[in-house]
Amino acid sequence: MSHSNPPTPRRFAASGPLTGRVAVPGDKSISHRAIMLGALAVGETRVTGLLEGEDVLATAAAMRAMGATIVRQARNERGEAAWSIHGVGVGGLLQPTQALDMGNSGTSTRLLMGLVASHPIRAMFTGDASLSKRPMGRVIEPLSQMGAAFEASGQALGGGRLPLMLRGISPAVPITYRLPVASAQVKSAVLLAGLNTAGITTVIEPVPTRDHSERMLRGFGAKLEVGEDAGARVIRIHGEAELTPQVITVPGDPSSAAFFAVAALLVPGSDLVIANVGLNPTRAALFDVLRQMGGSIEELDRREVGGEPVADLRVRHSILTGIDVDPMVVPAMVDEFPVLFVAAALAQGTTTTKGLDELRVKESDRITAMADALTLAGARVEEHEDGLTIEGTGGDLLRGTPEYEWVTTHLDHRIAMSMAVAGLASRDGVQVDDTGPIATSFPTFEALLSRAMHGEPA
Ligand SMILES: O=C(O)C1=C[C@@H](OP(=O)(O)O)[C@@H](O)[C@H](O)C1
Ligand SMILES: C=C(OP(=O)(O)O)C(=O)O
Repeated sequence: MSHSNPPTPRRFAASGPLTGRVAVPGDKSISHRAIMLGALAVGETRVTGLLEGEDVLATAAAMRAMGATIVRQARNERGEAAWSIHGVGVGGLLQPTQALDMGNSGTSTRLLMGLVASHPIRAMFTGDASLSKRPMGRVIEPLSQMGAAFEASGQALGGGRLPLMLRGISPAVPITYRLPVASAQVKSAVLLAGLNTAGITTVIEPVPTRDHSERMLRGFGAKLEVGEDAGARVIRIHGEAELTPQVITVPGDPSSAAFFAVAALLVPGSDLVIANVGLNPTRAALFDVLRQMGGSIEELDRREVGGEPVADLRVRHSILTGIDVDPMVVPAMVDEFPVLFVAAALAQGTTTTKGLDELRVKESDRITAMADALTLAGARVEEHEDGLTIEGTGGDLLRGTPEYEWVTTHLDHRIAMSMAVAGLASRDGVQVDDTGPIATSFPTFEALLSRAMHGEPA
């Protein structure tokens, strides 16, 4: 995994328009959930379009360590690999014999903690340097209320950081939990713990977050109800569920498509089709924000794939105008702000963003990391506690990084890819200190970028 490999620096520079057609790999959030639920259903679940990135492979390795059989099969006639998963049944997870290495993946860690919490097993969770700094208190709190116990080795549990030992419990106690932060990972951890908990576990979500867990739990046959109470979403899962194996097609990841969309908007002459992009409304706000800024993004062939709305996006070079981004949209584009900042750095006028506190606890502090990176590349950026204000160039190229200086990516794939896009729209190119982390979510990023820059069909 990237955290154990030597850094792979690279310079990204302008090299003509992005044209032709690219298809981004499968959605990371949906891929994690397909493996987890497949590993809990009795019988064979088949998944195509699975993201074969390090984060998802960490989830697969952990589910194997707890008893599931997960096999990658040969490509079919359309060139897609299929994954076959034989699950252990809800309640059937086995005690892993070694620590579960979550690598760089917050989603794997928090969702799997939810699963382990209501099984009578113990699991040690470890991760790389980035993941070991991220807060786990947000899942420790509700899962402890359900009866699970957490222990930290060599540090106070109050720190809530990996490595952590989790002792699950069965029967666990069903709870009603109101989310204190807008987090799909916390919501999902509680719902997944509720799967093997007799009775009804309820999550109250004041601000809606991505709903892939709810969609997929229902798809696998769990009894799950979504209602509303005083403007909040109320999600109730009936425990001791039995999951029925499924055939799943994972749509392309909008969070990966985001880099190509912004690159095509910024590089003059670009006209690119990004195929098979998932457009679940709880995920796709970036494309609306870019349109509000004047970006030409057209949806072609809107359809449904795996129970999720999907379209091909045709993106053409556009002169963008800065805007005040509505803080209400933050959860629906939480991972897309780093690349939106790059778009803002080339827009006409000022872009302001607020309400981005959660960006400070991702793979890196994405507010500071992007402020530093864009400033190094010559952009005008002002950092605030909960966002950035960016004064755009009005369509002129960024200067790029000085000759012997590199953008620091802090083991964060989205910083690396965002600054790669900035490099394409710069005069001197942008040097990124480590492209290794890109493999966590988008292993084919550099190959697809080179294909788009040569205008090859997908
Ligand atoms: O549930 C998920 O799959 C994810 C939820 C988000 O995290 P939070 O729930 O912590 O906001 C997002 O940043 C992450 O990339 C994936
Ligand atoms: C925040 C992210 O992922 P995770 O929390 O799973 O590490 C991301 O992919 O941008």
